[in-house]
Amino acid sequence: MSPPTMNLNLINKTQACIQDQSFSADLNLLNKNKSTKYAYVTFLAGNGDYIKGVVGLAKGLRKAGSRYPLVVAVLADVPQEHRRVLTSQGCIVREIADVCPPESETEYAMAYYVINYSKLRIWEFVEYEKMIYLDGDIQVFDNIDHLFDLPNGYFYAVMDCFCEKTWSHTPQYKIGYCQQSPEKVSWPAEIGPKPSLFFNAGMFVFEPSIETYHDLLKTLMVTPPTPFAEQDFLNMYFKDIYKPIPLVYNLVLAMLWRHPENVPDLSEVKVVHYCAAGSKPWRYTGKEENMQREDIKMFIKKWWDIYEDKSLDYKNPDMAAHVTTGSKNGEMVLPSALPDANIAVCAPSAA
Ligand SMILES: O=c1ccn([C@@H]2O[C@H](COP(=O)(O)OP(=O)(O)O[C@H]3O[C@H](CO)[C@H](O)[C@H](O)[C@H]3O)[C@@H](O)[C@H]2O)c(=O)[nH]1
Ligand SMILES: O[C@H]1[C@H](O)[C@@H](O)[C@H](O)[C@@H](O)[C@H]1O
Ligand SMILES: [Mn+2]
Repeated sequence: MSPPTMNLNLINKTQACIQDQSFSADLNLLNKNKSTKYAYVTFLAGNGDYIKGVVGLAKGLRKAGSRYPLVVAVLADVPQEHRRVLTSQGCIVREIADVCPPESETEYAMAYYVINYSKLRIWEFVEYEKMIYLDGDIQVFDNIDHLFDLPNGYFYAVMDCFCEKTWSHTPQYKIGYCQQSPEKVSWPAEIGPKPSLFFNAGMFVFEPSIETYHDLLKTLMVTPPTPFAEQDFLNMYFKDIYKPIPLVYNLVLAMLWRHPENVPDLSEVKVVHYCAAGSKPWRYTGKEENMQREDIKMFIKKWWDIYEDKSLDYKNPDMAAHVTTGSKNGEMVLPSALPDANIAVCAPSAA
């Protein structure tokens, strides 16, 4: 075959291939593979009520039209029924082992923060190229998939605020300095260099990596635990590649009363972090300080609207049944507690 004929053949073959259905099927597969390299990830420990937060989050991501799955990293103490609820809500449940920090007398800002060191295991999820971590007490009100397109090689998160009582152990709190409004109280040179920017670890964009994972665990073993547990640790570990992103991607609720000057129009807020004392929607009583504010009540209602919306329950045509969540009184209904009649059976798909 002469070279020009060979080229012609090749061109014909390529054209035939483009017209061929199998080629577009291959393209679909390619796109599918592309979309499976990203995922959201959250963390769940124990048999308490944080599962409500995770179910709410799964539904919120669905409402926002997110294209990527939600992986839930669960500790061994998460009961089977809770795992089934998560799977029935379309989550990918992955069990992880505890990570224990070196022994110490550390007083955590909240006693349970020690379990959050286990979050470090998510660096092991290398089947995903990039992930967005979200706490279970976070809700996503708008699509944030575009954050996966941020350049690789950095750690992206929103800057925290140092003004709530949980920070009373820090020099920042003691002198009234906050990185959110550094001009209000300037950092006194005599107490040492100004601290690096500090992010809230309830939401961050990261790249799983086995190398980083091993190094994180190795470094942790020689790092004394501190009050904000893995949040302090991650801040220390990633300080050189940390890039702040706008606070619409993680509105720590205390910002509403601590730094109203930095809070954008609330309709622009994409992600809300219900971390202020008394603000977890599923425990909300309205009694704690600031909990009667109109903006707080609005965000609590928005969370419940998603949680109770049955149309946002996952509908998987491949599953015989899916479990609905939410009920009139707001109690989550667990499968074991459900009479059969309450389990909604999906019609098999036509395909
Ligand atoms: O009983 C629990 C407690 C916590 N969690 C999980 O752990 C996450 C972190 O706990 P909180 O949301 O209650 O913590 P805060 O948001 O108040 O604290 C901040 O500091 C913590 C320090 O450990 C973490 O870094 C956390 O991501 C950061 O936002 C929860 O969202 C949830 O996903 C559970 O599953 N069960
Ligand atoms: O990072 C912390 C944390 O999320 C606390 O729960 C909250 O009370 C603080 O205000 C915040 O800065
Ligand atoms: Mn949180």
